[in-house]
Amino acid sequence: MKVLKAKEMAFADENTINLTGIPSLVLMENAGRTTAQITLDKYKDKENFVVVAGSGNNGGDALVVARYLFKAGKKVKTYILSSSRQKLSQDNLKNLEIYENIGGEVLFITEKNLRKLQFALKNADVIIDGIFGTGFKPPVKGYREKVIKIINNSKKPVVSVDIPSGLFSDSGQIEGEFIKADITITFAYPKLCHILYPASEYCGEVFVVDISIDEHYLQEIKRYILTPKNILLPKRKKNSHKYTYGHNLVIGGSVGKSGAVIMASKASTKAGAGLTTALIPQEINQVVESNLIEEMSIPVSSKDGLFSKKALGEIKNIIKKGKFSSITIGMGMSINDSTLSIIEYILKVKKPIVIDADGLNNLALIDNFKNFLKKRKYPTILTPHVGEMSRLTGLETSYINNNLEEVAKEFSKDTESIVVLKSSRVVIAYKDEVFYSIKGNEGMATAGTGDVLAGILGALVNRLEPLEAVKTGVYLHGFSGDLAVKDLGVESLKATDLIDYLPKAYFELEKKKNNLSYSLVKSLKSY
Ligand SMILES: NC(=O)C1=CN([C@@H]2O[C@H](COP(=O)(O)OP(=O)(O)OC[C@H]3O[C@@H](n4cnc5c(N)ncnc54)[C@H](OP(=O)(O)O)[C@@H]3O)[C@@H](O)[C@H]2O)[C@@H](O)CC1
Ligand SMILES: Nc1ncnc2c1ncn2[C@@H]1O[C@H](COP(=O)(O)OP(=O)(O)O)[C@@H](O)[C@H]1O
Ligand SMILES: [K+]
Repeated sequence: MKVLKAKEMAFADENTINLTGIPSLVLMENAGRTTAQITLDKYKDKENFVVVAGSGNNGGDALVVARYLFKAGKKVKTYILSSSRQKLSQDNLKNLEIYENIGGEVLFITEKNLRKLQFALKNADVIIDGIFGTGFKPPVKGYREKVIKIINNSKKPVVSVDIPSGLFSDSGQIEGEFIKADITITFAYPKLCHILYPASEYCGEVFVVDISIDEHYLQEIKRYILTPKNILLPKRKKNSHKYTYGHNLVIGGSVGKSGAVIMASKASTKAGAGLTTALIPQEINQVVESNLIEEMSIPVSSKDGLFSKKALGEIKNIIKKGKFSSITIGMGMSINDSTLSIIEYILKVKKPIVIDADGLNNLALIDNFKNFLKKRKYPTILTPHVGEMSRLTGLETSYINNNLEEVAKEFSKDTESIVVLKSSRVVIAYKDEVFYSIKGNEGMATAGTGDVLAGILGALVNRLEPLEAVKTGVYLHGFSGDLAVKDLGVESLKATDLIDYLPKAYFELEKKKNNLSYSLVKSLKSY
């Protein structure tokens, strides 16, 4: 499913109206009617609804909602935040007339009679927020700011039309006052504010409603949310053997950080690799061997707990002679001259590679590393978190967090690699496509969860086309976290739990894929 910015949505709106020929009032009717239906379903037993409409088309949608709530026999009080009818958008005015024609009443609210709205909210069971939609640029000023404060202070359930009023549709950033919604009902496609933090936290449950926008005007938009529909599952054949499913060589670890390579290796096996071998500094071999059962391990020379100078030659030999089909490198590897030269060498290996953690920190220290990556003819997957991306690019972490998509895209272009930029949301960028994962949770903000992801990706790159492997791996990783948290809670979730819940994630994902069906209304949660 695509995720849009306001301009893109407006472009599809306009063309649907002018070229496809669906009148704007029909789109508004579809938007408002379905919003009312969802509201009536959610708040079956509630009687008193207060609708707060703005002067634009978002307000027009809200007036349609008011009409259907009124027709359903609810007590509806409707307020328009404007001084006069002349200031309303054309479709807003039309819906005001229709509402009045069926017996609905509205009150225009300005600074002067704000109290009337304030009083009405006291008796409200549910508030419909149709003040601003995608046409809004923060911050909100004047008495509308006060209205938003009053609505939030009322502590009543709020249903926001399209986006919580006061948020900016195109990013996760927040500025000034904005509505804190319990439910947001958006149209055609979600917008970035519905999925990016911190804004998304104020949207409540987000429903996406088909209002008949003609999607073919959006063919050039290649920004997606990962959903069961647009990701693939690896398949196993009856007539197969372990090498059919790839041999993932996992390189990393150092004294004090053996867990990283152990977790990546275990995740690789659990994600479906035919064989997984951990290549590690010999000083941690004993602990690795005693923790890995299904996986093999190859110790190489080490000094002071890290790969030593001699290790490079040994690694070259092992890779030349071994039957490895992918390399996952960096987890817990630490940084010294030897690890730096190992990474330099790995960049030349003619196999798919996943570079994570200290692999990336070493990479950042190599002159011209972007050119080395560009020269590679084999798939390269880079999995930096925001801090690692900062080391790789020199950009501030706050800038990266506010511009996840742009940074991931640019870095992917500069390196011709698949970039998995990890934050509280994960963004995948490659060529002209961007994929956001909306799976995962704050329980995953714990050491080692990234190592698990690296192992999963290293396994899957043997099973699917590289970009597909990354999409599937990122989804499964977040989904495991969500399934695990249901049983374990956010505080106690730990990285190895993600490995334990991978089977359930595979199983549930397959179920979701088998049950794909079109529906006029979908909750973002259901993806
Ligand atoms: N066919 C369609 O297009 C469909 C569109 N649909 C609906 O339309 C919505 C978009 O409608 P929209 O473009 O009319 O803008 P909207 O979100 O109502 O806000 C604009 C209003 O806000 C005001 N304003 C802006 N900034 C401000 C500020 N800082 N502080 C204060 N005020 C500010 C601005 O005032 P102005 O600057 O124009 O004076 C104007 O009054 C969309 O979200 C969806 O709900 C659906 O019906 C489906 C079909
Ligand atoms: N608040 C959060 N919500 C969702 N996912 C999160 C959150 N915090 C962290 N994650 C996920 O957990 C993983 C952490 O990876 P990383 O920072 O590399 O951890 P480590 O280096 O400890 O293994 C990433 O996939 C990231 O997206
Ligand atoms: K709104």
